[in-house]
Amino acid sequence: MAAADGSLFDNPRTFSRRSPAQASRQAKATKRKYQASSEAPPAKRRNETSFLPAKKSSVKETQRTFKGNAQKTFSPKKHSVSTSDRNQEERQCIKTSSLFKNNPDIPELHRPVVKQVQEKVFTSAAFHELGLHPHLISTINTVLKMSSMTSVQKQSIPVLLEGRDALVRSQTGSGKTLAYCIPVVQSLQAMESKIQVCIKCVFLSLLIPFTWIVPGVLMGGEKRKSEKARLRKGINILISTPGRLVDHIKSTKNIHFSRLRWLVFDEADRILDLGFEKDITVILNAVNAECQKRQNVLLSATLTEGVTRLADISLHDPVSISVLDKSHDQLNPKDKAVQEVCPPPAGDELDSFAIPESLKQHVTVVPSKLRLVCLAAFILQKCKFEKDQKMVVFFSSCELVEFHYSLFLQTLLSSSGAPASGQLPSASMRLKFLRLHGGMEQEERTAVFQEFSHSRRGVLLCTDVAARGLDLPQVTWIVQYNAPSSPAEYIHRIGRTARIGCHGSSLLILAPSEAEYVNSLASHKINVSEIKMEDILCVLTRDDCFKGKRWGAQKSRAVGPQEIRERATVLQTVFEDYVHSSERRVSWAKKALQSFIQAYATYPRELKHIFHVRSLHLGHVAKSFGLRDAPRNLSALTRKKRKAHVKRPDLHKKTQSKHSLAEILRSEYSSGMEAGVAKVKKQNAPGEPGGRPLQHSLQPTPCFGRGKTLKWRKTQKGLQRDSKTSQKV
Ligand SMILES: Nc1ncnc2c1ncn2[C@@H]1O[C@H](COP(=O)(O)OP(=O)(O)OP(=O)(O)O)[C@@H](O)[C@H]1O
Repeated sequence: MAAADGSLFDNPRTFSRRSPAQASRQAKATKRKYQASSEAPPAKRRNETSFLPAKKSSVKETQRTFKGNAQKTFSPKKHSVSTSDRNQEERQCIKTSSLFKNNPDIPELHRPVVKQVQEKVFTSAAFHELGLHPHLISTINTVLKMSSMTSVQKQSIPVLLEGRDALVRSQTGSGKTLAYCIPVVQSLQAMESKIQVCIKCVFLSLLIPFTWIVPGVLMGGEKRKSEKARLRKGINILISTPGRLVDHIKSTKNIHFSRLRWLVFDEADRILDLGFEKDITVILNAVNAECQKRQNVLLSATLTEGVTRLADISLHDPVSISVLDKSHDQLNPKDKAVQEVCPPPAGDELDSFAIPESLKQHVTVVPSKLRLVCLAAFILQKCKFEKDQKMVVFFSSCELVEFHYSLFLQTLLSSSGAPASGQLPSASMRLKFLRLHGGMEQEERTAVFQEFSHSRRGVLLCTDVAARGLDLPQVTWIVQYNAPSSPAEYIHRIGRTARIGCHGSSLLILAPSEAEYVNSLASHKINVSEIKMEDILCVLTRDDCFKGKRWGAQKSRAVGPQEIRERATVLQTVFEDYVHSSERRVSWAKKALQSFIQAYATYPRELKHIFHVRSLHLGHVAKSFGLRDAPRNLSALTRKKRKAHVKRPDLHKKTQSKHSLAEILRSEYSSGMEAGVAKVKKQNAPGEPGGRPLQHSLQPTPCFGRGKTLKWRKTQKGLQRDSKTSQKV
């Protein structure tokens, strides 16, 4: 939001969400087996890996699975081992099968090759052709070190300089931020009432020569009093989260919009997905009451129904800018009704997304038991054996991020000296792990963001809190360990790499029962090529950490599938030994598993045929949490929750549930004043399970936004949200 006087806001850069598989189709698909179980090595050769002390265990292995179509692919296996050294808890558990046995077949991926929608990033047009203030041009050239405009900038800036409203859609990392910042600064630099600078915001380096334009930020985490003081002094460009702005609209007397010149909704679809429509209504009504004549801009890399509805009510006679079309067309003659100004986009416009040309997308299909080992091997392959790799790994909940972060810190990374139990003897110092999620304090999130941004290498484990808007330079790999809930979310996640013409790659890790998701992506013109799981696990043969003692002696041994399996088993054992080294760690892993299952239950109806908890084999999934046993109470808990979910048709309860799930997500956009916003307490010891308790740990919080159908009505009292606003679960 930008004003000629001192009253303003907005630029939330933020987040979003996720039907039952035709099992028969999948069953008919040609299948291949990764391994012949007859060739498989013994499940656990703990006595052969001296640095990995292992408990001998024996329990009757029983199949433990949610009933579903995937069930038929697993056969129970019986073992008989002594139970004498088991504690009470372990006796209640059921033994999982070995790593490479009894896995479901990996289906052959029949990927329909689709032509991806693409945009050209750069143009040959230079900024100085725009007729901007000379200081602004020189700042762009010398401070930002940019000379030529990107496609979205070339199309948007002249339109906005003309004073038109615009709905801007362009791929991730294409420079949308400057596409509106430049016109805003150009417009405000000519104002007469000049305020002395009191804030110097790096984000707005464009303002360096224009000392009379004062930017300010309102967001959760700062004292309201100091923000009020800042508003009183006068702000020309106000960057705010919706919640915080509403808070000030309601409680701060000296916030005025009468001289508002610009209203910008960046990441518009995300704001709506997070349930901020009520806040947006309050903001629009407050602004409309004081100011009718202003420029309005809506920007997003993905266009959703909600965005077009918001465009209907907030934009006046807008120009629709889509870089894809290579042309901008005026959507409406001036005399048309508001509803016609910005008609809902055609189906294919909503369904397909532009993806940077330099982004290579991959998928790998991995049985549940091998997921953890596969992720670790991929991280090692890229970040240990290759130079200067920066990787972002997406998980579905804060708990999953915390779990994997701690686990990897304690096992893949080692400090000097003798390895601790469950720790690899010679982990690489080249590995660096960071984590980012909505349960962290804003200050800590900012510090992590800065550290990762300035690093030349590292692995950032995160939730969708990092999926949108974050401009993380030089990220080389995006890994989606948990599949996203919508194609839009997929696009935003992978959009953290291959920005502004750079090269980048992405990897989506799917379970065999989820392989059909590749077709779902193809229906949105998203092409992925397959990487075989064996090719990922292969890296373990390059790392002597994964040799057992016996194998260490066989130097001339050729690398083959058998050795890959052996080494993967060693790595899995490292994880299991760490997790089982104390009861606290076991319960910590169980909570993470529970969080995973709860997040899995929240995929939207249209993806449930692919992602359904009934397709999960609990014992196999448990293995991917380093658990040797499938906890009994989890399935009951999850079933109970599912039942409750089915029995709760009334909107009020649904809304409550929505709120608890979205709470953490909202924290980045909220006013920061809510009493119930869960925050993570300071960690006692990095990497120590339980050392960093989440207040919401008993209520795992899948970081998915909620898809909504927004309905607004214009009434005499201003804009009103339609009470039938629907919630997709
Ligand atoms: N004309 C330009 N020349 C060179 N670099 C540019 C130019 N415009 C923007 N950039 C850089 O490109 C990067 C991506 O820009 P920005 O964050 O605005 O993308 P975006 O389209 O908003 O992405 P997302 O949709 O993911 O939020 C930033 O680092 C920015 O500094």
